[in-house]
Amino acid sequence: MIQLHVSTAVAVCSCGCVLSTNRRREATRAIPCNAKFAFDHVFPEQSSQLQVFQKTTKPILQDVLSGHNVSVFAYGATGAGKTHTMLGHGGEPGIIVLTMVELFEQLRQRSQEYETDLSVSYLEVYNETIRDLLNPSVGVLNLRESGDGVVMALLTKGNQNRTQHPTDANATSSRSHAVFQLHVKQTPRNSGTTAHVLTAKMSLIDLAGSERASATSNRGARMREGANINKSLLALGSCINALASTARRKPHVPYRNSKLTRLLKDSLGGNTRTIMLANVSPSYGTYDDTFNTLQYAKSAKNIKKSASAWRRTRPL
Ligand SMILES: Nc1ncnc2c1ncn2[C@@H]1O[C@H](COP(=O)(O)OP(=O)(O)OP(=O)(O)O)[C@@H](O)[C@H]1O
Repeated sequence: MIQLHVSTAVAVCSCGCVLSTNRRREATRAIPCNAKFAFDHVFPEQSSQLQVFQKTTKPILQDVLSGHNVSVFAYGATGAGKTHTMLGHGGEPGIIVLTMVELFEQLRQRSQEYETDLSVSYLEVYNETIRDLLNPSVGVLNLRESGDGVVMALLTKGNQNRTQHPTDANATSSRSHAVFQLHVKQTPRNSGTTAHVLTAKMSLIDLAGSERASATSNRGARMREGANINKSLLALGSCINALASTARRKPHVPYRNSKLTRLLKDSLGGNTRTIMLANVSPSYGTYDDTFNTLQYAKSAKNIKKSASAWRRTRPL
């Protein structure tokens, strides 16, 4: 399922492509007006964080509780609002925080029936290396899962450790991809029932923003970060295109081309329900970025997967 998250004002022209209203004619000249995009939801600028959460992520919490893996990721150009959507700020908590609140409430309601074990990992992919945001002193991590503890505190701690630097496009630009993963294991309390142990992994991902080198004045470290971000997003795009291929002979999916795609392998092509949020800015200055984001999301929407419950039966 693809969700299009429009973080600020956008008008949809009659042919279906998304253009900012005041520059619609010029934009139409720049890119032929025959592009059509269809998404499950479009959120205009007045949408609240809660509305975005309720339409996109809340419905799939039921899948987590019934033992399905799910993932939610935000994609878009730098400054388009991905971190705002996924993490939010003090008064406007984003999807990750709202998910935690709702998930804890739903687990509380099931607490008579199931005993729950939760573990958390929070990783960032920065310049093609993986760091554990919950324990950065460990340095670079090999690909593995780690981390247990009190979820909200861990989230805050991880965010403080995340790599951010000001750029021309965004004063608080995330220079890494952040992957927050929750592992939920529910064990039936009543050993006399036929209920199964249910395990699920929920991945909430704030991707770093794509950026056009020609449109930034980034130099040195910022330029190297930008190049690595683009390289990994390109690798992600190649995997999405391969997964979305309708060719009879399925093409090879190049997961091994970047650390990001290796990390997201089971969130993209595996037994997982995925929601992609495509963030776009209303500014005419970002028209090309908007168009690219919509194209990227359109490809992702073609991925067909079937998720089935991953259940382990414990001897009762
Ligand atoms: N829907 C929104 N409502 C209010 N403010 C927003 C919204 N979306 C983004 N912003 C603001 O715009 C700025 C850029 O947003 P944000 O940092 O989320 O972008 P980003 O896509 O994560 O960028 P990058 O890829 O560079 O990290 C921030 O100051 C953020 O608070």
